[in-house]
Amino acid sequence: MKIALIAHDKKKEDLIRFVTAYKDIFERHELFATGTTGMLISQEVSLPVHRFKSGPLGGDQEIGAMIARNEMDMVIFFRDPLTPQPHEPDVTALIRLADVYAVPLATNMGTAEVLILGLKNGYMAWRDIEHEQGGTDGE
Ligand SMILES: O=C(CO)COP(=O)(O)O
Repeated sequence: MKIALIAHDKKKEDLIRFVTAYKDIFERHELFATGTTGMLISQEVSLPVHRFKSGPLGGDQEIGAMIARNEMDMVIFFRDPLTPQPHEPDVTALIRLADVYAVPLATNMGTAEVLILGLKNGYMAWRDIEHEQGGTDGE
């Protein structure tokens, strides 16, 4: 599965701890991330990550484009709900696209935990079936 990992600055430490705790699961999947988040994951958790631009420079939109092409299976996005972001419209757009294409997206650690354990226990198999069938292209 292709998994996007994103964290706003005040949530980056939480995401690193989360990815470290579930490294055995994450290492079996293909990881993508916004720029700084991806750099930290590769440095601190030693997992390979495809890095996009930093969020404020378009990284959320790059991940959104993958969702629109049915190329992203899950998004874990530790948002900071207490700090205004200059690229708030991009954040909203990413979450919207996940809803358009029914891609599982967690915006906090509690939900992320459920998603990642669901992934481990095979509850994401429907994504494989969808890929085999050519996916939903939203038309
Ligand atoms: O701002 C972000 C998501 O909206 C995250 O970007 P960085 O991972 O580059 O800090």
